[in-house]
Formats: sequence, structure tokens, C-alpha cells
Amino acid sequence: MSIDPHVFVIFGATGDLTKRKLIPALFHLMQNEDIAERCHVLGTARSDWSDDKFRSVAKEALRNADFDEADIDAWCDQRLFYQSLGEDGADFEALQHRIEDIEEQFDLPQNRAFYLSLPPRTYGPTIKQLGEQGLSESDGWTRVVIEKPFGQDLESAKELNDTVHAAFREDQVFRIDHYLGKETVQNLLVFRFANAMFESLWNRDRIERVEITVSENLGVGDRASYYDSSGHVRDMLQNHITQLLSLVTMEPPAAMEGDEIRQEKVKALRAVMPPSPEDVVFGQYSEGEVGGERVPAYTDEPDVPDDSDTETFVALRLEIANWRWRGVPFYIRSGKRLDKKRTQIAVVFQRAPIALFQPGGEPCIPEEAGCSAEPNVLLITLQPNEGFDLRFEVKSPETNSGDMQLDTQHLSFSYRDAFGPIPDAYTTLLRDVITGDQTLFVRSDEVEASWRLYTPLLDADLPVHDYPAGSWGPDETFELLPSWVDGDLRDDGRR
Ligand SMILES: NC(=O)C1=CN([C@@H]2O[C@H](COP(=O)(O)OP(=O)(O)OC[C@H]3O[C@@H](n4cnc5c(N)ncnc54)[C@H](OP(=O)(O)O)[C@@H]3O)[C@@H](O)[C@H]2O)C=CC1
Ligand SMILES: O=C1O[C@H](COP(=O)(O)O)[C@@H](O)[C@H](O)[C@H]1O
Repeated sequence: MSIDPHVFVIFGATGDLTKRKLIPALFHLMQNEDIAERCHVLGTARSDWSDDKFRSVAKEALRNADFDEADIDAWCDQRLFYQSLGEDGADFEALQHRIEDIEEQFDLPQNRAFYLSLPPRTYGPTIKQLGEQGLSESDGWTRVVIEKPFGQDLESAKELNDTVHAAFREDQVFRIDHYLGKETVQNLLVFRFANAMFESLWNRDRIERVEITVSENLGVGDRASYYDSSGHVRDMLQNHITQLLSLVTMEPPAAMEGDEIRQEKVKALRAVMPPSPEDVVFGQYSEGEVGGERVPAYTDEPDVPDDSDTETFVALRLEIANWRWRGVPFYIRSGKRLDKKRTQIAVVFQRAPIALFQPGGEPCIPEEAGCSAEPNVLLITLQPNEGFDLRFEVKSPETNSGDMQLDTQHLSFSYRDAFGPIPDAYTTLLRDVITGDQTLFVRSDEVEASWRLYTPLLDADLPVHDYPAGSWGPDETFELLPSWVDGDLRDDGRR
């Protein structure tokens, strides 16, 4: 798809996301797709920065991200601009003039992307101002990109959708979820719908349970002012993890097109039953050890109140009331300061009806105590070693009938071994914004379907259990499911 000349306006251009992700992604696109002539970036924020200041921060960010030195200075000096922006109409009028000046100077058509990399409470007012100033329409295309979190609960998400729709048509709106830009997340669709072998097993007749683990070993870092008022349900579960859930559970779309895919994702989400409180575990990390280092408790992190009861961990069990999934439990666990950084989906298949290979030789029924029978497991690893791993049983050499022993082996595929390094999610997603492809962005009804599931939990005042940093969460997680699939087997990328 071709890239039209345009102005890419970043609201929140002095912030962390702009520096760490947006500027590197735009630069990467410029280098790989040679879009320099076609993409002019106008940064805005309240800070009284100049073009030069914005450029020097961008240059430093690109050098820190290890980009090839050659093009950095020229790109930043020729293509980056900055305009400070307050909150009233006059400021937005000045912004409009600045955009028009750039378009005139470089002879650009009126194609504009507005990226809201702002504190979430300012999304609504900023969108209103764009609408009121007539910046939501132009002679070319106009698109608005909205960062997560989209709302704080169902009601606020609906209000924000109303505000957005008062200014923009849905086909102009790109609600970003960076997990959807990850290569392996997209590959879930290919894996499911290009490999008929797995798709025919992908249902309640063959699958015993599905586990989704999204763990981080890092703590809250310097983001407490945002995170403490959000918590893990809003930060990870409502968006990234729910996207994974819908990609695993959706029906095949009629075509691989944006709205067809999003339609199926919404249908899948609508069939998920809101979890009951007894199927949910909230946790918060206490002091512990991660990667051999002592780390503080959440409440001792900078800017976290001593008495904070914000959840930094959530585990839950979900059921899906549809023909494909009825009766198959979906277990999710995710948190900060866990043992390892890992994003994995484990599909646990039903075991053989009778376990024939037992010590002593007597067959038994897998569900009965004392009977040992391993299920086949398909492990889809999204981070850190992207790939697939199918576990199956083989005969241990030199053990014989009567005392035959089994061993679990693996069929593995590693993305990196096959294709080398994979692009950053933001590069993929910014390219889609510029080319107008909404497939990997979240639709308004999708956001609301997701909030419908979790808003009752946020209102329920659930107990928050302690877990030591470096563990796998509170003990109650193992009451929910005693035998979570051990993902360590993929840590070397191949076993
Ligand atoms: N950082 C990350 O890794 C990720 C961030 N996000 C999302 O991206 C967005 C930005 O995050 P991040 O860059 O980390 O946040 P920062 O706090 O680092 O930056 C916020 C930016 O918004 C501007 N800003 C702050 N307050 C206002 C205001 N009242 N009106 C207008 N502008 C304001 C700030 O500049 P100034 O003070 O000069 O106005 C700054 O440029 C958030 O929605 C966050 O949830 C999503 C995923 C990951
Ligand atoms: O959006 C967010 O995601 C990151 C985790 O992203 P990943 O790509 O590193 O898995 C998380 O740390 C952060 O709290 C959250 O806001």
C-alpha cells in the first residue's frame, strides 16, 4: 500500500512514549520505506519547547535506540517541528496555522494524522477541540490515533466513544493496542486459519483448557502516578490480554479484512461470561528477589502511597458461552514483578481416554488419582522467544512393555531462527495508520465489550493478596488452577 504525503501530529511530544516508541518507529519507517519526503512530524505539548529542542531530544532517542547514525541529523532537522499548545481554542487555531504552514512549505496535500500520546484524562477535551476547530476534516484524509487506556470503565469508555464520534467518523479512528502490532500476535491468525490441522482441533471436543500468561519481571518503575490509579486490570487485562483472548477464540472471518476480523473478535468477546468474584485473584507484590536482586515492595516504589491497595497482579477463570467453547475454562494470569518476562498461550488438549502406559503396566483413567497421563500442549510464545512448541509423549529408550516409561518431547518453531529479528509493534501500527488500514486497531464496540467483562470486578472491592516479588503470584492463583503449564521449557527458544 502506498504512503501518501502527510503531516503526523503528535500530542504529548515531550513524553516518554514519543521518545521511546513513536520517534524510533517513524524513523524506522523513513529508513526502510524511504518516506522522508512524505512524512513531516509536528510535535505538540504544553512545554515551551522549540523546534531545535524537540529535534535534539529526538536525536538522542534515536542514538539510544541504536539506529544507524547516518540519517539521524538530516531527518530530525528537516522533518521534525514543534509547537507548544495550551488547552483553549486559540491554541488549537495556532496549531491549525502551523500545520497549514508546513503543508504549504513542503507542498503537501491536507493529509493529517493526530496521535494522542497524552494522559488519558485529556483525550476527550483534545478530541473536542479538534472537532470544534474543524481539524477533524480536511481536503485529504484525517485520522486520529488514541492510546490506551480507552476509558476507565464501561461508562467512561462509552462517553469517550460518544465524544470521539461527535468529531470523527469511526473509519477515521485508530484505537491503538500495541499487542496487536506484535508479529507473533498477528501470526495467531495465520496459525489458526492457514493450518487446517490445528483448526479442526480448536474446540470443546478436543481442548481441555487454555491458559494465557502475561508476566513481567519489572516493577512499576517511574510510572506510579499513572499505574497506581489504574491497576493491572485496566493496564493489561482489559486491553492487551483481552485482545489475545479474542484472537484465540474468534471464528474464522469471511475475509482477512479489517472489519470482517473485528466483527468476529467482537462476537467472541460478547460470548465471554463476566467472571464471578470467586474466579478472580488480585495480588500486589511485596519485597522479594528478581533475577538475583532484592527489589522493594510495590508500596515502597517511588510515588506509590504507603497504603495503596492497587492490584499489580490478576488471575482469573473465564467461560465462553458459545458452540465452540462452552465448558472449556480459560485461565489468565498476569502481573508485575513476577519470576520472568513471558507472554504465552498454552492450549492444553484433552488426554487419551485411557492411560495405557503406567508403571506396573495396569491401565487407568486419567482423571483418577494416581493415574499419570500427560496431555499434549501447544505452547504459543509471544515473548521473549517467539514461536510455537508442541509437547508430545515418546517412549523412553530401553524401557519395555510392562514397565515402559514415557518422556515429554517437543516439536518447536522459533520465529527468530527462521526469520531473524522482528519489527517493533509501533512500526507496524504507525505504518497502518499512515496507510489507513484499521485491521490491527480496536473498534468502539470491541472496547465496550471488553469493559463490560471487567467493570463489575473493579466495582467489587476484591481482596488484594500479597505475593513476593520474583514469585508466580499469590498462593490463591494455584487454588484457581493447581497445575499451570510450566513455560520454562521454551526459555532457550527450542526445547
Ligand atoms: N510510555 C509507555 O510505555 C506507554 C504509554 N502508553 C500511553 O501513552 C500515553 C502517553 O504516555 P507517556 O508518554 O508515558 O506519558 P508521559 O507522562 O511521559 O507524557 C505525557 C505527555 O502529555 C503531555 N501532557 C501532560 N499533561 C497534559 C495536559 N493536561 N494537556 C496536554 N498535554 C499534556 C506532556 O507534556 P507537557 O507536560 O509538556 O504538556 C507529555 O508530553 C498514555 O495514554 C499512556 O497510557 C501506552 C503504552 C505504553
Ligand atoms: O501497555 C503496557 O504494556 C507494557 C508491557 O508491554 P510489552 O510489550 O513489554 O509486553 C506494560 O509494562 C505497561 O505497564 C503497560 O502500560
